[in-house]
Amino acid sequence: MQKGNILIKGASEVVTCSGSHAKFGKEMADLNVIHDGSVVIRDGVIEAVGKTEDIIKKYNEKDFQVIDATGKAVLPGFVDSHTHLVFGGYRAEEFSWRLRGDNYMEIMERGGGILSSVKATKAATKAELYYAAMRRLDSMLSFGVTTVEGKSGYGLDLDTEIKQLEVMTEVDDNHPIDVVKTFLGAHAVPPEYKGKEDEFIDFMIEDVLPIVAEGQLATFCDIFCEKKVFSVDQSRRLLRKAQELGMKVKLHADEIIQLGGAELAAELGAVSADHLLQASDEGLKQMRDKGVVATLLPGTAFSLKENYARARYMIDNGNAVALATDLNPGSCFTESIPLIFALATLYMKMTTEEAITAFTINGAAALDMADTIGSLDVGKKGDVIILEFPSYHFIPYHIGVSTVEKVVKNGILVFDKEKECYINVSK
Ligand SMILES: N=CN[C@@H](CCC(=O)O)C(=O)O
Ligand SMILES: [Zn+2]
Repeated sequence: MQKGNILIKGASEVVTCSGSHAKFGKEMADLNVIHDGSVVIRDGVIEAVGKTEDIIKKYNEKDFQVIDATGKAVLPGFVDSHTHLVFGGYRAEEFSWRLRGDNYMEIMERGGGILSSVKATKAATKAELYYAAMRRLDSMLSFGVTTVEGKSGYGLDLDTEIKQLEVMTEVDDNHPIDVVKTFLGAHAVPPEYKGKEDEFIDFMIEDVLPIVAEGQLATFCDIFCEKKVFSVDQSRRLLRKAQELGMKVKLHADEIIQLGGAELAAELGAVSADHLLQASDEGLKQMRDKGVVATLLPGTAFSLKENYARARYMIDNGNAVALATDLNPGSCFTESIPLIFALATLYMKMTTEEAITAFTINGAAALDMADTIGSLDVGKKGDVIILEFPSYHFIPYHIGVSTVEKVVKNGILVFDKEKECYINVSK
């Protein structure tokens, strides 16, 4: 991607979120804010962060595109570390069934849910998937997202899984947002393998995973470890194989039933375990001790009308918590970062500071990228958002509304709300 030189000057707050690894427990409250601060980005990389009076003495404004951030807060770009952004079709009808009382897992068991998105994704052309994903990325950019994770998992066969991963590569090449790819071939049991889940895992291990790993089509391997989907043993088998092939692993764990997904994540040294609505105290303790990030997805609990994950308990007990949207066509169809901030702060007892950490440095850690993104530290990517308000406290306070005015990616201004335009940059 093109890289730029930008000087963001005179911000009322530069919220650095400083750090190069996940923040655990109490550390999540520390945002390391510089009042009246400036950020210098050269060739797409952060070169200096400090008090405006010091920065302006040292740097010549003529060398930079200057953004006047007087009266505005500046933060690292948000990292949305769990999404299913490439999919065909929609499931609006399913949403109305759920409003009438139908259950998410039962809809899937009768061939709907994820399996209905599988049918639509198989039928979609790459171009259709590409344009729909680009539109979703535009929406995410307007909310201040500069890095997103995207999962396959609406194919469940070799060709369609690869089609989804290739579409993610194409959108990554052509959209300012960086897309980190996850292979989720074991997202549901396809009808032809119903009752033969072990055989399906064998198929994934023997016929699909090696092609994904050798072609470096994805960084992560993920699985839906859940009752009536894939057991802990099946998950262990697939994820161990992925690790042998050089992939990092993460899990959809303990979402509906307490199955031991958190414990498995710790045992495997997964980068993150996600959902965790039902995770046991022991599983969370093991995750903390092994440094596994707990990625919480309150939009999904909200949309499915489930109880929220125990964010306060996790943070009080020293876990590293990340937040993400879980954008997908079924259980949570939203790109909205403001919605997730609202749920995390008002319903999960997270403080504003903790929620910001969860969407920045801990989101980066959930992708094993905390050394390159997620904070405003010298040497990191120049991914910065400028709010239209003077303080980070406005983020959850302006309920459900984006407070992001400008987005800078790799030192290039790629979104400006004032001009109501997206400036897409080919990489
Ligand atoms: N829980 C499993 N997978 C997705 C939902 C996918 C879908 O419903 O299409 C999730 O993370 O919520
Ligand atoms: Zn998911």
